[in-house]
Order: sequence, then structure tokens, then C-alpha cells
Amino acid sequence: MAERRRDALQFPESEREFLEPHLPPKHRADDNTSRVFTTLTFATSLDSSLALSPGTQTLLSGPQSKAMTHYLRSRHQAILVGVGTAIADNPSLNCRIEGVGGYGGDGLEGQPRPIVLDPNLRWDFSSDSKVLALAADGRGRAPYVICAKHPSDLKRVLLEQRGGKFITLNISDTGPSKGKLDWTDILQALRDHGVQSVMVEGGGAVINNLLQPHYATLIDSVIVTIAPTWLGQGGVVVSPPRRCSADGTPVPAARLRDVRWHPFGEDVVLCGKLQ
Ligand SMILES: NC(=O)c1ccc[n+]([C@@H]2O[C@H](COP(=O)([O-])OP(=O)(O)OC[C@H]3O[C@@H](n4cnc5c(N)ncnc54)[C@H](O)[C@@H]3O)[C@@H](O)[C@H]2O)c1
Ligand SMILES: Nc1nc(=O)c(N)c(NC[C@H](O)[C@H](O)[C@H](O)COP(=O)(O)O)[nH]1
Repeated sequence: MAERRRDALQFPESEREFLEPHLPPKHRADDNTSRVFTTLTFATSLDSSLALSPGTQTLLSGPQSKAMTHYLRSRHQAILVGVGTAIADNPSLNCRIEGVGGYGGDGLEGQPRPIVLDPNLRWDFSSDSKVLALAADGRGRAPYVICAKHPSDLKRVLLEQRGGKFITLNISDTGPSKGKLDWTDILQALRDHGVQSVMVEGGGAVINNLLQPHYATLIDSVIVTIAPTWLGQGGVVVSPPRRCSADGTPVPAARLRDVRWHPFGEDVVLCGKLQ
């Protein structure tokens, strides 16, 4: 067993039971399921904000719900964020729960694969990126970057040296992701690259795009941390595109069913299904 780290997070067994029905099944090496178990998860304020303003990171989760998010990371093979989040937050995108690889456990066991959705190759991971530093240090995996352009050889080689890769997909010319990458293609590409479960963490553009009815059948689970604060106007807001019925009357954009709530410290965590 590797050395114990002082920065490792604890998430008690007693809290895990509540989450179990909302998590992907524990994977077997011979599991040939063709779809990727997809969890949409984020932390929001009472006014549906993810951050105080675009381009800034805002701490919303308290210590207990933060530990819960890290436990979720340990239970998925990958974590996906948009490039806006990669640039604004310089996130670690690893799992820091006591006992996973790099935090008291062996190898990289329990460490998810970071996935960054970066169609136009905006993310400069070559300078000061926490994800790559953690991968070099054996405390996380190197990212897969999903793009729509061919990367420079310099970027490709740097990523591949650390164990990551670029996955190039075609921009969609129809449907709710016209001009972007289609989620069916993104999830299929992840499956083709060996990923069986992914938690999509944000940010705003990613969540609002994915919360459209067209994609409801792709999402297996929704887990939202709600923090007791209002961030105020001008934030990065979760609010998917408006929907209307045939006669033009507005109807809710999306709604959860089979909902369960659980307090974690001062926050509450809500789990449900979209379909
Ligand atoms: N509270 C939380 O849980 C949480 C989680 C993640 C991020 N955040 C915050 O959210 C903010 C970032 O959000 P944002 O909306 O600016 O950026 P984002 O992270 O949603 O990234 C947006 C970019 O991702 C790419 N993208 C998204 N959907 C795509 C698609 N279908 N096809 C191709 N490319 C696609 C595009 O390049 C787009 O510009 C930051 O402030 C961050 O701190 C908060
Ligand atoms: N659960 C959660 N609570 C928050 O208060 C918050 N701001 C995020 N934000 C999610 C986003 O993906 C961040 O970029 C990562 O949470 C950065 O965290 P790491 O460095 O990877 O631990 N997520």
C-alpha cells in the first residue's frame, strides 16, 4: 500500500448507500455494453449559477459535498468538462478520496480519465496545467481532448507522452448541436476508446447543451449539489433552451423524476433521472 496523504478526502461508508442507485454498475473487464453510463453532475447556487462570472472559479460545495463529488469521480471511468472550465479553473480533474491510486491506493486505481471538450483547440495545457502535472506525479490520468481540428504535432506529442490523446470528431451539421459536436458522437467516441462511464461536470455551455430533450435518453443519472447561497446576476447560469408546445405555449425545458434529496453539511444533494 502506498503512503497515506494528508490532503486525501474522507467520504464515510454511511453516506455512500444513498448514492448507489444513481451510480454506474461496478465494471467488469469483460463488460461489452455498447453505451456509456452518463451522469450529469454540478454544484449550483439558489439562483442556478455555477460561478460568479464567466472565466472565474467559484467554490459552492462545502467539505462534505465536495468529498461526495470526489467519491462520484472514483465511481466513473471518466470526467468531462468543456474547455471554458479547463481554462477558467485549471482543474485537477482527479479523485482525491483516501484509498484511490495516488492517495493511499495502488497505481491509478479509482482515478478517472479527464476528458476536455475543446473543438477549436483553445486549451493550452503545455504551461502550468494541473491535470498534466498530476498525471506526471502518478496522482491522476492524462486527459483525452475531444476536438474538431487537427492538433499541432507539438501538442499531440506532449499529450501522448503523458498517456493522453486527442480524439478528432466531425462538427454536426444538423440537430440541437448544429455547429458543435453531437453528444451521440462524443459518447460513442468515448466508448470506442474504452470508457464505460462518464460524469459530465460542466460548465454552463456543456450542461445547457446536454439538457435538451433530444439527449435525455443519453443521460442515466443527474446529481446536483445545491449550496445555500445566491450568486447574483451576471453568473454562469444553468438554464437550457426554452421549449414550446405545438401552439407556442412555453413548457418546462426539462424535469427530473424519481427524485431523492440528501443533506450533506449545509448543502443538499438531489439525485434523479431525466427520461
Ligand atoms: N459549479 C459547478 O459545478 C461548475 C462545474 C463546471 C464549471 N463551472 C464553472 O463554469 C464556468 C465555465 O462554463 P462555460 O459555460 O463558460 O464553459 P464550458 O466549460 O461549458 O465550456 C464551453 C465550451 O465547451 C465547448 N463545448 C460545449 N459543448 C460543446 C459541444 N456540444 N460541442 C463542441 N464543443 C462544445 C465549446 O468550446 C464551448 O465554448 C467556469 O466559471 C467554471 O468555474 C462550475
Ligand atoms: N462539485 C463542485 N462544487 C463546486 O463548488 C465547484 N466549483 C465545482 N466545479 C466543477 C468544475 O469541474 C471544477 O473545475 C472542478 O471542481 C475543479 O476541481 P478540481 O480541481 O478538479 O478538484 N464542482
